[in-house]
Amino acid sequence: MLICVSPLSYHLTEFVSAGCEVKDYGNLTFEEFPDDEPVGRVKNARAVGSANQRLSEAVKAVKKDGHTTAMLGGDHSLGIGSIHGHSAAVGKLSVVWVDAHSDINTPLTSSTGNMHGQPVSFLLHELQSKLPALPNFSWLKPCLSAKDLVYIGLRDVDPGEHYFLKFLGVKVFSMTEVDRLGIGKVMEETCDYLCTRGNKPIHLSYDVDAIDPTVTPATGTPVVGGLTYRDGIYITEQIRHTGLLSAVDMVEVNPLRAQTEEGVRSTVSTAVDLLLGCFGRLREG
Ligand SMILES: N[C@](CCCC[B-](O)(O)O)(CCN1CCC(O)CC1)C(=O)O
Ligand SMILES: [Mn+2]
Ligand SMILES: [Mn+2]
Ligand SMILES: [Mn+2]
Repeated sequence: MLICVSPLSYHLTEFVSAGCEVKDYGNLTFEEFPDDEPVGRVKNARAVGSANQRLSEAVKAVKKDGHTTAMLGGDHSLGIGSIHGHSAAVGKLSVVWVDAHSDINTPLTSSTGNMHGQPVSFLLHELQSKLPALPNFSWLKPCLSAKDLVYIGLRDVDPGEHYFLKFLGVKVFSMTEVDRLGIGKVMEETCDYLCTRGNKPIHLSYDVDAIDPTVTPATGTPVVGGLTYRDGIYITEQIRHTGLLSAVDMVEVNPLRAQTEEGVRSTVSTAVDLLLGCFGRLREG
């Protein structure tokens, strides 16, 4: 298990008592860039590029040790380094991105310049020509094909992102599909789709804002109409059941964004329960 700076790392004992063999690789420290001026509209590019290079090296090392990595964020821009490092260790992989947002803006389509809304574009082979050069990103090479990406939980997609998703034919189960099909059918179709794509190692990148903000309010970009707690857990149980789970990110837990202590508690305990589902805890006992 690999820990970034996260309030979740204080719950490692729950994984041990759930029967997991846990190796804590500790918190990663990242270089500070006090004068990280925007590059175009992109904010904190130097810090994000440097941190993700460090994270990629760390995830690759943990994978080479033979572990399933759990990267505890931090914001979703960390998906860049986590997925890049995972791919450096295992080669081709599939990504299941559970999120209210598709995080596939490029620096040119992003309206906020926030890099947590852009990680997927930096990873996709098909969008490389759309990316400007950024400082501290020269190490990054694309490692994901659009057809090996599945989204679950989308409900706040920007126009540029929607264009990319349609143009690239990315598999999307938005909240509309979750409502229409039910989470059981969504996961059946997700797993069938991944099976037709050759059963590659799965990288599950889980943004806690995929879950409804009444359950996980301690996050930076909450969006109403999210997954129930039960839906969220069911997703992890079914991905675990494939036997292909090779790395998981649990990101966007931010205690500073909750209005109450109960909001922090609910968010952190939900994130811990989601991770326990990834590592084999079953609600049946
Ligand atoms: N797509 C957003 C949100 C990204 C969320 C990242 B996360 O990791 O949490 O999934 C939002 C852009 N949106 C544009 C319209 C505005 O009215 C509100 C913000 C962006 O900033 O790019
Ligand atoms: Mn996200
Ligand atoms: Mn999100
Ligand atoms: Mn967010």
